[in-house]
Amino acid sequence: MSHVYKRSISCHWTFEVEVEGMLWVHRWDRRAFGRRRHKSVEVEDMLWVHRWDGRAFGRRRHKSDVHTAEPLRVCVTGAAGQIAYSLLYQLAKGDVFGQDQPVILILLDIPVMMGALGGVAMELQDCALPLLKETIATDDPKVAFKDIDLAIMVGAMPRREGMLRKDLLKANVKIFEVQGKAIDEVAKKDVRVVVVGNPANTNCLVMSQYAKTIPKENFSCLTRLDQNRAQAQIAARLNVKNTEVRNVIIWGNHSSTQFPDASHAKMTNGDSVTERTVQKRGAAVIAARKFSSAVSAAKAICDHVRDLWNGTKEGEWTSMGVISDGNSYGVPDNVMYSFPVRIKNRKWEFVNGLSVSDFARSKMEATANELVEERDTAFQFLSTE
Ligand SMILES: NC(=O)c1ccc[n+]([C@@H]2O[C@H](COP(=O)([O-])OP(=O)(O)OC[C@H]3O[C@@H](n4cnc5c(N)ncnc54)[C@H](O)[C@@H]3O)[C@@H](O)[C@H]2O)c1
Ligand SMILES: O=C(O)C[C@H](O)C(=O)O
Repeated sequence: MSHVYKRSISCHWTFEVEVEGMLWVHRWDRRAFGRRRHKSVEVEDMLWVHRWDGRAFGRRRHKSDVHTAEPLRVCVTGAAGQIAYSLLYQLAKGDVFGQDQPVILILLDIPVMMGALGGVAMELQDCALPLLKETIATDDPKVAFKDIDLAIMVGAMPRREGMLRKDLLKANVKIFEVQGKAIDEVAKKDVRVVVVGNPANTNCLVMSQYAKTIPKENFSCLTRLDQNRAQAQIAARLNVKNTEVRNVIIWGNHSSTQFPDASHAKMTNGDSVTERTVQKRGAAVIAARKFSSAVSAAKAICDHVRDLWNGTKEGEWTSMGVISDGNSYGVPDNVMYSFPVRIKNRKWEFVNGLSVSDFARSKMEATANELVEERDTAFQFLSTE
């Protein structure tokens, strides 16, 4: 049992007593009749808060409505766009960081989109989500990245029908130079950055290069959509549940040179997936919808960030684009290449020692060569400081 005497506001004295995990607060107020007592006690999943103040007042709150963790500050760029429209709700309702983790969402887009972005912010508010503590909409990267824990970089021009990812290079890498510098200036130094905007791998490299004081390992880019596509296609072919297929690998670039590798996947039989179906899936969705993938991209971002935050499961790995320095598969340094990684405490490590056939090796080299070429082209478009 512990007693704490406190002098509180003007003429109020409080007296706190802790008894077997319960906190009793007595208050004496010269101007009031009687005293007040509060006690909170957790029973199963309910938090009971009793208060007595002479008028028999009491209430009960569900534990899921009582969040004590500091809110995570999460910035989503391109927040008025179509991927963000599916993504923001999932982030705000606890699908990614868990039901005990409040979030502050910071939405960044360009000035002409501020009207539409205001509408997105209104809709988020209208969802009345218990975990969403605040929504901030801005067109200023320095406001958006201030003290953030996580940035999800969606904001970029999408590919249209007939365009290659390379066509996006010139338009998009500049964005990631500017935003890399801004995040370096104002974000927390242990911020995690997930790049989605295409060409995702090269944008991610550019951003990490310009955010000089943030470790390169804190940057990753999305190839989870390709992994999910491969996993779903294998499952359909084998007529098993999606969850029964694990450890499919995406090597290299998030482009048609990527190498989806099912040779280490755990499946009920040894069938492999036709790579071209995965490699060309983005283009197939664009041809059918006239817009690039959005719901599946948002879902893949959630999967990527959830693994980054909570770690990969025992015996499993996931694929993401990460800095290639120090890898054991012969991929050249200084490209953001998709590898199989294990994650713990928000840090990833390469899955080493997987066998690589001659066929796989040639595919892995081809996609590495494309990334080297993209990198060299990208830096020609950027400032040299
Ligand atoms: N890596 C992947 O798996 C994957 C999957 C799907 C789409 N993508 C890419 O994601 C990007 C976004 O796709 P979308 O469908 O949401 O596009 P969209 O056009 O619907 O939305 C993009 C948003 O980004 C905004 N934007 C542009 N420049 C910006 C800047 N400098 N700062 C902040 N915001 C900016 C635009 O105003 C727009 O609101 C595209 O580049 C697309 O190719 C990647
Ligand atoms: O392919 C695209 O341009 C969009 C996206 O990257 C996708 O894979 O669906």
